[in-house]
Amino acid sequence: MARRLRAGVAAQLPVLKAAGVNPGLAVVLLGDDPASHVYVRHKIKACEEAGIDSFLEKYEATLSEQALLARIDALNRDARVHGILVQLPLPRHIDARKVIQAISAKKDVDGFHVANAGALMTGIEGFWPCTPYGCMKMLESIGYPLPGKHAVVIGRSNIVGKPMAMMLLQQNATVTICHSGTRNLKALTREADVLVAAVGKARLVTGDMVKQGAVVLDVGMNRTTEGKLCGDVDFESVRTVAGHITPVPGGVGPMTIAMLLVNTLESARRAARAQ
Ligand SMILES: Nc1nc2c(c(=O)[nH]1)N[C@@H](CN(C=O)c1ccc(C(=O)N[C@@H](CCC(=O)O)C(=O)O)cc1)CN2
Repeated sequence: MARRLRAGVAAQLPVLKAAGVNPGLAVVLLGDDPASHVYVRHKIKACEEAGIDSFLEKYEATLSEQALLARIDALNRDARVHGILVQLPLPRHIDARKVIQAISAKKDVDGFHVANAGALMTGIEGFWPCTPYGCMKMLESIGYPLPGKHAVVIGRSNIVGKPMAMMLLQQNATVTICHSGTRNLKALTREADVLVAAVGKARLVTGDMVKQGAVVLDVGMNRTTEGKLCGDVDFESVRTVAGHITPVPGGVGPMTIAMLLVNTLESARRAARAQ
């Protein structure tokens, strides 16, 4: 599905390019976190394959917050750039919230800016965060009827849990958000028609916690002690109970990158309309 979406973006570019707009994405990466380097490489490659211009800015982990804010200011003004993303996490001396708010909401293709969070909450045009947006696309692809269904989201992060809950609510699901303070998690997850695990705990969700036939979306990206990549869901025990389940790797992760391209294309379209 991610491949199909990316091909769809590529197919739509010639029309924009013929109108004189070359969509461009700026990716800002600080430090040497190996996982962040892998994700950024995938994003740049996805842009190249789709025909989106990419502007990669790599800095030492010691770059000052002030210098980073100055770069964002320059990218906000750069007409070649329709999308700006700063790869997270950032080094500890940098206030990620301040950095995200410095990105123009119109170029915030990650959908993390408060203006975009507010747009999602109130149902007006903005950018949706790529990971939960990808999850919604997957639900759409199986024709899953959300109205009246009970969706349980484990995790309340600003980039996945909260926006995921909002998107599900917008589709008239009844939404429960679970977190570290939730009592009797299993009693709640067993009630879920749609279960989204986005908590960052390897194989937290086991087969006995899932309702027969439920749709299970695994947003977790964890490493086992042997260094193997695994999600928040114990795939082997849950697959026998769930109606649909996303694997890790090869599930939500690639959709995150596909939705980034979708948002970048949309940003370029909006810029073209505003010309
Ligand atoms: N600025 C952002 N920072 C971060 C985001 C984000 O959306 N914007 N999300 C995550 C990391 N992330 C994208 O940046 C991301 C994570 C994982 C994948 C992915 O495709 N994973 C593969 C496995 C890759 C591997 O082998 O390690 C998979 O699931 O199949 C894509 C994007 C935090 N930071």
